[in-house]
Amino acid sequence: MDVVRTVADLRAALPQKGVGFVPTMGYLHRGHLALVARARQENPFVAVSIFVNPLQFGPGEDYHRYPRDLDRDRALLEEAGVDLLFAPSVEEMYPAGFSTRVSVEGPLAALWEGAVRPGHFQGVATVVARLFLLVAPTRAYFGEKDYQQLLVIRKMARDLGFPVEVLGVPTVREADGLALSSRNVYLSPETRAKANVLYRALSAMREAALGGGSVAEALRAGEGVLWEVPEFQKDYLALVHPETLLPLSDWVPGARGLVAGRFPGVRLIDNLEVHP
Ligand SMILES: Nc1ncnc2c1ncn2[C@@H]1O[C@H](COP(=O)(O)OP(=O)(O)OP(=O)(O)O)[C@@H](O)[C@H]1O
Ligand SMILES: CC(C)(CO)[C@@H](O)C(=O)[O-]
Ligand code: BAL
Repeated sequence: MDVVRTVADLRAALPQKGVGFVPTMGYLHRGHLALVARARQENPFVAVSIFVNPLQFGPGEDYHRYPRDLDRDRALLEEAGVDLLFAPSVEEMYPAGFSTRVSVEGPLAALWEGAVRPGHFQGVATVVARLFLLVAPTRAYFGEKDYQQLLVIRKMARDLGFPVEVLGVPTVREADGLALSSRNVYLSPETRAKANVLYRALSAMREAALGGGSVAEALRAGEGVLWEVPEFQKDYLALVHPETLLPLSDWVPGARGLVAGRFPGVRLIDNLEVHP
């Protein structure tokens, strides 16, 4: 596997076509490796980026303490058969004077994560647009764990006409249901034991839906689970349309449950298809 740090070296190392691309912020886990495995299966050449993107973090957020371990990540990617790792510096991605932003307007990016983290999706869309232009992938892979991010990026790529297929990969979970996330390392052992409350709330909503309950009943079932864990400070729990992310009053096929909130020192998000 080649490792490149500059845009010039990246351009020199890339083939003209057939690139499968997995953008990440590093500190890799089995969730990232599932994206890499899928890219490996479907493309002759696989490129991964590791870049902790300052533009997508708000002022009080964890940009500076976000976990980083490039040597370990590099070994994992080598083992997974990746062809090229792009690990640029902040100055390489945003040279002095860089002032362009890419922004998806409307509820898709303004609701949920967009409301709790103002500017977040503008930072994500800006870096992903720049990465797509640099890497020119045929296919790009994103985790369903960040479901709203997947939809925002897909919309950005369609609106701007990037010739890339944006593909979602199912969420990889721990045995107790907790979605794998780089931020799980912030959890204390006591909090870790309760951190599957997000998945349990989503599962309770799904059970209510499968049992014939209404949207309101399913939401109450999810809220009931969250109430059992007062350390979890909810940002939102919602049942939404799987494409528009607008809140539902009645079921639609593929209805999605979304949940996010904070344990002391760590913010977690999760989602699940609730209605078949
Ligand atoms: N558990 C998971 N299953 C599948 N994909 C995942 C999982 N966790 C992250 N991903 C995907 O990996 C890609 C890179 O994500 P990122 O590097 O931000 O990791 P993360 O674990 O989501 O970290 P964070 O703590 O920032 O949420 C994204 O497309 C993300 O959706
Ligand atoms: C897509 C992404 C790599 C953009 O920085 C990031 O938001 C992530 O890791 O999910
Ligand atoms: N995985 C989403 C990136 C972020 O939380 O900033």
